[in-house]
Amino acid sequence: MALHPQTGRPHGHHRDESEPLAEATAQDAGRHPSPGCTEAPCPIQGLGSRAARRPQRGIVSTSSSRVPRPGALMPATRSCSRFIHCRGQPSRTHVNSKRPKRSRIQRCHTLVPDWTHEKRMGSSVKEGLRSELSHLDQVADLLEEEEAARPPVASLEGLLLEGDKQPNPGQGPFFYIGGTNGASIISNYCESKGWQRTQDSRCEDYKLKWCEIKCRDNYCSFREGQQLLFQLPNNKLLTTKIGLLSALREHARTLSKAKLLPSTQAKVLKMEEFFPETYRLDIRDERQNFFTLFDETQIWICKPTASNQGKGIFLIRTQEEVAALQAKTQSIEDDPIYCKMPFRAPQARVVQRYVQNPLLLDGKKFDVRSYLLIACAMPYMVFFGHGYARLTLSLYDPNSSDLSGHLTNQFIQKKNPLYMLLKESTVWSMEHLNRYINDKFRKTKGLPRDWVFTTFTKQMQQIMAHCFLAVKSKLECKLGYFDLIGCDFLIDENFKVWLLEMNSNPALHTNCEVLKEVIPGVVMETLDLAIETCQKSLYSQKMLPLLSQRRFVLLYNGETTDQWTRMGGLRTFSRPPPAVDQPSVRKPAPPRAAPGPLLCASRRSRPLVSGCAPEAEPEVSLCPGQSASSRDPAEEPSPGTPEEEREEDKVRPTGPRGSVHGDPM
Ligand SMILES: Nc1ncnc2c1ncn2[C@@H]1O[C@H](COP(=O)(O)OP(=O)(O)OP(=O)(O)O)[C@@H](O)[C@H]1O
Ligand SMILES: [Mg+2]
Ligand SMILES: [Mg+2]
Repeated sequence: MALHPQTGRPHGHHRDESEPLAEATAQDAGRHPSPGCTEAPCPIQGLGSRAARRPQRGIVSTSSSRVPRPGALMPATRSCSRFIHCRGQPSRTHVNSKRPKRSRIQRCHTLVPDWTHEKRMGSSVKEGLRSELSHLDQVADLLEEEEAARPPVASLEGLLLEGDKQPNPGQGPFFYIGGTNGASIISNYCESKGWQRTQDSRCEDYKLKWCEIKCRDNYCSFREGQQLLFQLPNNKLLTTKIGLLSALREHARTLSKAKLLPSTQAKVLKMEEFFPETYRLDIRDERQNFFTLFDETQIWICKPTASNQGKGIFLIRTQEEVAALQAKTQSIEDDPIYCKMPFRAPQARVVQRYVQNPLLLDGKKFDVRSYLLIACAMPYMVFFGHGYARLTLSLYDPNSSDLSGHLTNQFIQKKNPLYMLLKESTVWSMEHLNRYINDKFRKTKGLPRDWVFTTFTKQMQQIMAHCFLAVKSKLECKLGYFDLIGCDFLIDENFKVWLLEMNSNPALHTNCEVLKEVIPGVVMETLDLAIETCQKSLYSQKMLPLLSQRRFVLLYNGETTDQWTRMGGLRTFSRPPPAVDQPSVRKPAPPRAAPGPLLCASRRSRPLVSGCAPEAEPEVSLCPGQSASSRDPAEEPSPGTPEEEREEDKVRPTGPRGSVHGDPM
């Protein structure tokens, strides 16, 4: 729907337009205080104190007894082959059969791959690290016992151990990076572990694949339990505008039907409290509702469902603009070409109530980029991470028709001739934002001290957890999938927090000083956590403590919350009905028949869907042979699938110069 006069056909995909990546400084951005992250009811794991994150030796020793039997993993060459995890208690002899001990320090280095990145920290921090080191030392000791009982390296366990090896040219382990977003950081990380980069996008013998664009082949050839693959195949449930809207609506419906305890009810977020009122324009009744309710006292913002960087966005303020939008939408719907070839139709759009009174920083509009990390999908281990604030260059004027004062995206700001001169002022660290709000608003607005790291952080975490729970039962999961999702929040002048959207493939550029501080730490901890959680899942080790957890805060621990069942030697991951924030509605998962030998891994990994949004985008069947008829009967087809999402279904090359599907700011 090329609705905007200047934009023409909206972009389905876009190339990574940013300047070449600055050399990544392999420096952890440090540990940000998040005092507000601590108190949240299960399953939102408030992990405020380090003590809470790092259980004592006794607790860890429990996990040390949960190691797999030798030969437990039967590797599959294709995900559609039968893949068996045999898990069970080890025999005593396994636990006791110690191998000669390696250096404790070396072990710590192995478990915390970017330990050396912290060497530039101040001495007080070093003190803290020293005591943490000694704790890690104890943990490492216990883990060594586990290690002694493990089978030879044949899977993800090797991801950690192989970090110690000297590179063996041409023999791997290999990693593949598709695209340029964050490439040098990811590459440095992997090379520091002794892995070798392959440029062969079809290489199946990789340990890690990090692609900007999702490609069906990647998911079909994925070897569960042996590889790490960036992006959940159907993350569009969160990361397209229509996907997120549909998921939140469906979740709201489910919650409204659930019999919740009054105390639980009070804690459950309501969509309208954090998500600006939004309408889909690709559904006739819905857009009609919008056209009817529109009046000129309010501004609306119209966005394509799956574009980023502010592309194709425009504001709607007048009846004339609404009439033009109405006519354009109708003409697309009536166009015989699009009727015959709906895949040619422009991307579907939403209109969203424009937050007209944003909080301003020195007169400029801003939004906050934070991260939702799904480090492990089997079980879910989901984290929150701080990012940074993005400011416009020009002063905010709600009546201005210049979009650069309304859209805070870096991509839009880069178009300003003064950008190169003033770019450092367009990205603030969260500490800077916190100081500013303390200084300017704490007294006048009666805010608690460090509002950014207390109230605001907690609200972002609650909203993210709510969104995750909304799609949890529908995400396609396998052990080894992981995802980093960029979440954009707007604060209004009343300090109300709004979620604007979530993004796949978030921008990982480091073209500003603040980004150099923040981004490498985010990427490296993402990889550390993905490796550690996958390894622990594979070997039935307790997830906590997470030795590589630094800046990220655990939001959801599926190990303790979700239900695991083992059937016929096959570990399945069954999920209770949606909202785990309402214990009263949780039901045991229905019994499942033992899988037959032809069971497709992706089918096994398919969630047990208890009900699906009528508006939900149809899920992409990623496994050959899985016909549309095998879809859950509760799922209804979407009235329209946006262009970019259909693009995802195509088999596309993921060469190093692949275009960016996600959001490079
Ligand atoms: N409802 C809203 N009210 C006020 N401002 C908004 C609203 N929605 C979006 N914006 C502004 O427009 C910008 C772009 O919107 P949005 O992030 O939804 O689009 P995008 O094209 O996906 O951008 P991104 O590059 O962040 O992925 C936001 O960063 C924000 O500054
Ligand atoms: Mg976006
Ligand atoms: Mg955005």
